[in-house]
Amino acid sequence: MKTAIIVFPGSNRDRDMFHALELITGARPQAVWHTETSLPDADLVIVPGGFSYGDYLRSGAIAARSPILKDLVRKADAGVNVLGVCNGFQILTEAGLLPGALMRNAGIKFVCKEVKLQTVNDGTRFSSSFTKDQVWRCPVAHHDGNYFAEADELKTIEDNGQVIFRYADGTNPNGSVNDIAGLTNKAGNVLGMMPHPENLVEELNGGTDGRLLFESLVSAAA
Ligand SMILES: NC(=O)CC[C@H](N)C(=O)O
Repeated sequence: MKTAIIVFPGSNRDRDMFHALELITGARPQAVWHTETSLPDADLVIVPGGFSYGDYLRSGAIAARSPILKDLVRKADAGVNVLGVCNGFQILTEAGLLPGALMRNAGIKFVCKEVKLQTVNDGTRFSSSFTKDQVWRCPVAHHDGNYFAEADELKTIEDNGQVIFRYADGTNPNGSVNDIAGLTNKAGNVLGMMPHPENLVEELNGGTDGRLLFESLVSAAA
């Protein structure tokens, strides 16, 4: 599987993504600096976590207007798989590739801890290696993770089965509506999620629960 990772000033989970992808796919992803205007040919483009542009204005707002985003939107519209994690999720909503918005955590504070996720839709290219309703562990680290969508938009998202991961067992760390932790666009090729599956891919770091997401994408590309 060929992968590319977009890097912004202030990205910090890009290194974790390079490591996870290399471990799981056996191939080093291609790095793409935010000022570039075209993405390489890839099965999966990743928008990683971090603090792009220092989270100024709103988390992800400035990165969503950087030069590489035009080609990311073009590629996403053409059906290329796109994964945004944490700040990447914020960037994808700011760019209009995903519905809704990520607001300040309900508790105002930055949260850095492990949560439980439930895979509520296992019928997607991002989740086919999970079993339906599987509960798994995943770390979170953010201050703007409170997912919100207006009632009519939320209904559409839910009716379409776009919610893939929900916070489970009362572990919603940020007040996200309907416990939404990760969702796709309507076409199903763009996924955004606040938790960090790339940080739980080997026993050395405490577990491998996050691998299933990347393994789903490897199966989809085969
Ligand atoms: N880990 C991250 O990607 C953090 C995202 C963003 N800077 C926030 O704190 O909400």
